[in-house]
Amino acid sequence: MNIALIGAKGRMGRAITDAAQQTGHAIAAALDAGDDIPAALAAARADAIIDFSHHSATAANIAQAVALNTPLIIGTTGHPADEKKKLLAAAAAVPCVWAGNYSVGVNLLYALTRRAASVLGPDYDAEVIEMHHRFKKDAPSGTAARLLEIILEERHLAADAVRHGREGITGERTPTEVGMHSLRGGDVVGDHTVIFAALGERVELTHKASDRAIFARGALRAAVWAVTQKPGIYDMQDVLGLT
Ligand SMILES: NC(=O)C1=CN([C@@H]2O[C@H](COP(=O)(O)OP(=O)(O)OC[C@H]3O[C@@H](n4cnc5c(N)ncnc54)[C@H](OP(=O)(O)O)[C@@H]3O)[C@@H](O)[C@H]2O)C=CC1
Ligand SMILES: O=C(O)C1=N[C@H](C(=O)O)C[C@H](O)C1
Repeated sequence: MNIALIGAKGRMGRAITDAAQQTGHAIAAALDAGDDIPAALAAARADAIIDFSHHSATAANIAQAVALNTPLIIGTTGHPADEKKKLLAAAAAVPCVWAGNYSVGVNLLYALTRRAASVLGPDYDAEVIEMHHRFKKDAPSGTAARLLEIILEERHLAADAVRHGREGITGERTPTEVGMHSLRGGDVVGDHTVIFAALGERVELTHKASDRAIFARGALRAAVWAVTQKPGIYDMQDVLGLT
């Protein structure tokens, strides 16, 4: 496949370039901030566009994918919820896979989290912890945001149930809050833990990514899958056949 890659010089861009080389895909255009992205995309005539750049670039990248009628794989995280809704509506004009995490393991973690939230019920206090490298620009991670969505859905809670960190005289924990804690440091590729804690026992579900190749291979798998799909929004669960 011929792929146009946006964010090519970044950590994920480099991982995708390596993974493409290993799996026989060509990078028809390697694009970053400062490039004439519309002109380069038009010239590349790529089979799919993969975007792992910055959330501020997503709207323009969607517009280009739609104008060129080219499948789009979005890996970028950090979009405010109201902005993301509009972006999803625009991207549905082409086959678009949008996932905050392209690893198979995290997509299993999503399923396990849903099951645990449902089986354990509201007596089990839910908290999400993520840790990433010191260079990460957004918090909480896209993966953690999805884990929170799953817990909120299963417990029929609104977004304002999420408690981001705690400080000072917080009072006792309320039964309906869901804690969210983001740690940053060093070169951590991506750790996510969901805790369900009751009086007398605690369940912890943890995923640790140790190599960005795991996300890169997932994004390429999504691109290969997307070119055979009808226009619409898909996530990695669709690609993996888990839905
Ligand atoms: N879905 C998933 O599985 C994963 C998602 N991610 C997400 O992918 C994104 C990128 O992560 P990472 O590679 O670590 O970040 P980096 O900062 O290493 O790379 C981002 C790249 O995008 C470029 N860029 C920035 N703004 C624009 C723009 N407006 N147009 C085109 N290119 C731009 C940057 O250029 P410059 O440096 O010059 O600004 C840089 O080359 C993040 O949102 C991250 O959360 C990361 C890992 C896995
Ligand atoms: O920025 C990163 O590095 C990562 N971002 C994604 C996220 O925000 O969830 C996925 C992965 O954890 C690495």
